[in-house]
Amino acid sequence: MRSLSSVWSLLVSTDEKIRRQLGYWAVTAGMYLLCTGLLWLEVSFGDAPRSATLWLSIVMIGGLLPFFLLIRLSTRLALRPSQLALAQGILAIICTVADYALSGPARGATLSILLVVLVFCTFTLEAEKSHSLSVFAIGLLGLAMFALPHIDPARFSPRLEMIHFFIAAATLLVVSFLTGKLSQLRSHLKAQKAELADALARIRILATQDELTSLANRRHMSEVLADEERRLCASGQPTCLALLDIDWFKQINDKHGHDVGDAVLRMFAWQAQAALRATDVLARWGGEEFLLLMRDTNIDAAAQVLNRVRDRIAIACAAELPHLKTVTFSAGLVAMLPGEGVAAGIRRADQALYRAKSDGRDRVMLAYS
Ligand SMILES: Nc1nc2c(ncn2[C@@H]2O[C@H](COP(=O)(O)OP(=O)(O)OP(=O)(O)O)[C@@H](O)[C@H]2O)c(=O)[nH]1
Repeated sequence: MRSLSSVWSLLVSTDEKIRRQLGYWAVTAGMYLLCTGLLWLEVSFGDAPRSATLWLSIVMIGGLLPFFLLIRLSTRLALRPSQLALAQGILAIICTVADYALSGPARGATLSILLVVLVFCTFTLEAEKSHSLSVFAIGLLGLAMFALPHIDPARFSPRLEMIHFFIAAATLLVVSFLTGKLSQLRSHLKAQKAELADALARIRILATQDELTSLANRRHMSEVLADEERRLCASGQPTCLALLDIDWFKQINDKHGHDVGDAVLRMFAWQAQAALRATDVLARWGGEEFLLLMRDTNIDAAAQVLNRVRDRIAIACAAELPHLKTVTFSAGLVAMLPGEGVAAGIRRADQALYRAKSDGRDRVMLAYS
């Protein structure tokens, strides 16, 4: 069963776009088979020539496999869907006009196939290419309808061909106009969809990221913590939380201005983030306060992480903001207790932070259990 599905995937690809094109190809193949069958029915009635019908059948049915392969390998061959659709459309028009030339008295019905071809191409072709294809169909049909009464006057009457031509040309032009409009609508919808996806991505960023530091914002961090609480209940893994607060930040603002204060916040966020592992989550919790979640981390390892952050900030501050004396932070660190809620953990971290501040700042204080 599994090998059957992998053979199917190999055949029709897993790429959604290629699968859609192969779907169109399958419908086209059905149409070709139907036309060929009907033409052979006419041969059996003595209304169509046998050898010419054989050649046309070979071209129609034989053309299916190369197109299947071209579509299937289009990514590797760097073929665009519009290129393939145009080539398929041209072949279909040529075959339909040949079908018309070979058919007996029922030939008028084959003209409706041209409409199907044009409508099909609308799904992939731009409006201008759809129009060009219609002009090609009208031109080729006109040429055939003009030549056929001269080649075989017994089967083709010039007057009837002229009427057929005007009806077919008018219908093709109207369909071309309508399909052109559809193509434009489709491009418009596609552009709108891309704009919406962009806007959605921007909204998602705005909703989850702090604008100044690009860290997770408080709202997003609250969601992360709610998930973490559920995970903790289930796994019981050691998890640490730390509240980090930049020391004397008001003085930095007052002495050097708000812009420098902002630059300190950005530098702090960038350096702290760079010192963390991919599984740690750092968020801007308030003005100059940050909350750090360290999953699967015991208290000793978490203290080391905070020391790493401290070292990076001291180095970066000396390099990037030499006019500031130094930027330090105080932190309250807590190891979550089994069954303890995140809110209670943050409260303990806050109390530890308060002690770190009152004990002189620039230090990490462990929370009481
Ligand atoms: N530049 C800047 N300042 C901010 C921002 N958010 C909050 N602040 C300022 O951060 C300062 C925080 O000051 P305090 O709460 O007194 O803390 P502190 O001066 O760091 O003192 P300690 O925490 O006790 O060391 C306030 O002056 C806020 O206006 C911000 O986005 N940008």
